Amino acid sequence: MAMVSMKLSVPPLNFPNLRPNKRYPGMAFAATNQDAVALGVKVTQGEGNLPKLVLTSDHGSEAEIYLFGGCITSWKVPSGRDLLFVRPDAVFDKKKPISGGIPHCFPQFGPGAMQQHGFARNMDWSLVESGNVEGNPNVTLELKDGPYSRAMWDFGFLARYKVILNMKSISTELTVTNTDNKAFTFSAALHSYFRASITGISVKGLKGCKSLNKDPDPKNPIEGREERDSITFPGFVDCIYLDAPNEVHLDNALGDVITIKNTNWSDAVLWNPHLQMEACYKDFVCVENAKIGTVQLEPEQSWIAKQHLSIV
Ligand SMILES: O=P(O)(O)OC[C@H]1O[C@@H](O)[C@H](O)[C@@H](O)[C@@H]1O
Repeated sequence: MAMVSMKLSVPPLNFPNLRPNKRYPGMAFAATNQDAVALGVKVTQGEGNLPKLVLTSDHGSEAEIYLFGGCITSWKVPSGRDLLFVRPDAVFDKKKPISGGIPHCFPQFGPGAMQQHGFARNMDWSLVESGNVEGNPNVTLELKDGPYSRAMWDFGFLARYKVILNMKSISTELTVTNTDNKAFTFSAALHSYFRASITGISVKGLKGCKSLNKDPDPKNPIEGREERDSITFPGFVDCIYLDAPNEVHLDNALGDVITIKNTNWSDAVLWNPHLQMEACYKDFVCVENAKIGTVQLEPEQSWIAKQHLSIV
C-alpha cells in the first residue's frame, strides 16, 4: 500500500512541455490548478531557468532531473552525498547538452553519422506521469521525434523514461518504440558521470569481456580482452566492453560502492578524460550502460532497457 505523506508538492510554474499526469491507484497526487504531480515531486526552475524536477523520498534520498535532455543531474543518498557529478564547464542554455549527471546517448552512441551521442540529450523531454509508492517518488518523461530530430534521423519514435527513486537506489527504465511505418536501427547509452576520487577508483566485474579501446583513435578502436579484476584510472581511459555482465561495482573512493545493475543494456563504457579536462578529471568517472551493437525495431516494436544504481 502507498503511504501518503502530508507534504504537498505544488508546481509553481507552468512549463509548456509539462503535461497533466494520469491518476492511478496507489499513487498520491497533489492536484493544483496547474499540472498535477505526485507527492515527492516538485517542478522547479533550475540553472538557466530550465525546468527541473526535484524528487524527494520520505526515506532521505533526493534526485534532480532536467527536462532538457531528460538528464538526471543529482542523486543524493541519505548520507547527503551526491553520487553523480556535473562538470564545472556544464552549461544550462540549451546550446549544448548538460555535461554531467546521466545524459542520454540516442539514437547513436558515436562516433557516427550524426553529432556525437545523438540528439536526445539536446531536446526537451516532457513530464507525462508521476507517482509515489510508499514515500518513494517516480516520474516518467517522454521524447518524440520533431523537426530537430528528423533533420538528423528521419524516423518517428517515442522514448519513455521512467525514473524511480528509493532510499538507497535510483532506477530507470527506457522504452524506445518505433512509431514510424518503416524499420530503424539505433545505438544508445546512459552516459553516467559519477563523482569519484580518481586515484582511488576501481571498477569490478568486467574481467573477461571483449574490449574496444577507443584510445588513441575512437574511429578505429583496438580489440582486446579485459584481464583485470579491478580496473583503475591512472591515465586517459576510453573503452567499450561488449557483452558486459548485468552487474558491475564502482568504488568511488569517497566512501560509497555503487552497484550498477542492468537489464538489456548489453555493453558498458568506461571513460575518464585525464588531462584533456585538467580542471575536473580527478573528480569523476563515467561508467556507462550502453547498447553499442545496433538495435533494429520494426514499426510498432519497442526495446526496453533498465538500469539500477544502488548502495548498500
Ligand atoms: O559528450 P561528453 O559528455 O563530453 O562525453 C564525451 C565522451 O563520452 C564517452 O562516452 C565516449 O566514450 C568518449 O569517447 C567521449 O569523449
